[in-house]
This record gives sequence, C-alpha cells and structure tokens, in this order.
Amino acid sequence: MRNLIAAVAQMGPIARDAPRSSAVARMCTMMTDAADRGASLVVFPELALTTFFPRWHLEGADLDQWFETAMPNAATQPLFDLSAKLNIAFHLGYAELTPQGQRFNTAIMVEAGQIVGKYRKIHLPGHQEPEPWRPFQHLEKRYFETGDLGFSVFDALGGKAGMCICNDRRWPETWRMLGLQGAELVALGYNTPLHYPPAPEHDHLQYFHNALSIQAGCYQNGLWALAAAKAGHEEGCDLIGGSMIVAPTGEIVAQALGVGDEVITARIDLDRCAEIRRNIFDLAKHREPQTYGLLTAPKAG
Ligand SMILES: CSCC[C@@H](NC(N)=O)C(=O)O
Repeated sequence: MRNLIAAVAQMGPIARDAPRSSAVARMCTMMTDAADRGASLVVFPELALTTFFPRWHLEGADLDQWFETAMPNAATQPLFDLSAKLNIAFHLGYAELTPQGQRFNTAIMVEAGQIVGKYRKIHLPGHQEPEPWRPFQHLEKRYFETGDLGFSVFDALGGKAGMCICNDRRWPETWRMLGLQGAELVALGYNTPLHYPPAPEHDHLQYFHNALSIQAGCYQNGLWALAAAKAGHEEGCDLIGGSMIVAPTGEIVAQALGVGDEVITARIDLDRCAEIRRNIFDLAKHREPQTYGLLTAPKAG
C-alpha cells in the first residue's frame, strides 16, 4: 500500500461542556467521509476528544476529568470499531494519565483495530505557573511531563510512519530525528491560538509559521506530513486552521479552507520520498554530524 489516499480531518471548536461522545461522533462522521473518498488513513488533531483545557488553571478532579486512563475506552471504542469496519487507519491525540500517575500529551496510530504507534509530546510550550495577565493560559508545561518515548518510527500502511504533536513541528530536531530513522509519513495534530500573548506582534504570522515549519520539515527530510488542526473560536480563543497535506518536496498538496470540521484528502506515494532522499537530502551521504556536537550539548541554565 505504498501509494495510498490519506485524509486529514480538521476539527472545529469543542465546547468546554461537550461530552467526549460528541467529539467522537463528529470524528466518526469524518472518518466515514474519508473512507468514502478511498482514504486508508485519517489524521485527527491534538487533544481531539475535548476542548483545549490547558487554557485554564485547574487542580484535582477539575484537571483529571480531561485525561484518558485507558485507550481504547468506552468513549473512544466507536472510533476503533468504525476504523476496523471501514478498514481505515487513524491517528488520534488525547491527554493520557498513566496508572503510575504520569500525565502526557499523547498521540496514537491505530491500524486494523490495533495501536501500532504511540508518541508522547516532547516540546511542551507555554508556562508552568498561572499568569493572570494573559487573556488565556497555556499551561502545558504544568499539566504534562516531557514525552518519554522519543521520536520513534514504526511500520504502518506499508511504509515507515512517525508522529509529533503541535509545538514539536516548529523544531527541526523533531523532523530530523524522524527522517534519520527513515520516516516516510509524519502525522501530527495541533491547537494553535491566533493570539500569542508574549509576542502579539507575531499574531499575523501564525498561519505562515505553521506552513513554514511543516513544509521545511518535509523538504529537509524527504517525507510526507499530514497535519490536522483543531480550529475556530473555542471558548473565547481563536485557533488557526490551515490543516494540510505536504509532499516530500515541501509542496502543499491539500489544505483546509475554513476553521470548522473539514476533511481533506490527497494521494500520497511513499516512494516519492526517494526524490529528495536520494538527492539533495541523502542524509547518509551529505550530513556532517561531526560538526553538529552543539545540537546535543546539555542546555544552559
Ligand atoms: C504557547 S504558544 C504555542 C502554541 C503551541 N500549541 C501547542 N498546542 O503546542 C504551538 O506551537 O502551536
């Protein structure tokens, strides 16, 4: 299946009081749409089951309610069942609370009803302590631990797949770690506010920086990206859309037009990765790692 149709399912806003069942029902509708269009994979956003809760300062049970303690669970089983019935793989982001009490911002890839890949977000944005001056919080650094699964690459859909989550896409190291392991397809979801309170002068660049980061990651490593936004006006916060499918050349081959629920599809030929990887970005041939020591030096401070 190295030449397949892939889908990205952008989601519009999820209200704070919306039960998981309503988000899952929306995802099932989009999964069916994707399958009807012949897709073998559909990618859903980061933290796709609920509203983006790190925008509030929460404690105790008010915080715990946003986390999944098992996957699949009663709320998400319909997604697993439908994906098996329609023979379509899916990528899903959710908040994970482990039996040991660890909390991660997590994504999974599910193929034929089985979880074939799992990733825990490594580049956590935002801040640790509540900052009342902000119009909304971004407390990912408070609520999640740094992912402990590394940037792993696994077999899926007849090729090599990897995942990252939202802020990870801005970091070249993410893409290079995946590229070095031969990833041909990277699935990712994001929740990106239009307004960035610490540097509002960059607000008009949010769509540009999203595309720039994903397109550069694809081109510089010769891989496909499937990027799904949670978009629109969610609980007083505007989130960007712009979900996209990007080719190994860095070209956008499909893009969402609005900020609501929207499925985009494209035919992706995994063999096209070689167009880049056997040429300008033949990593084995052209990298000069002996000069890159600073990249892995411990960070200062
Ligand atoms: C704190 S501003 C950065 C917002 C960040 N969002 C997520 N969810 O990682 C992003 O990189 O899009």
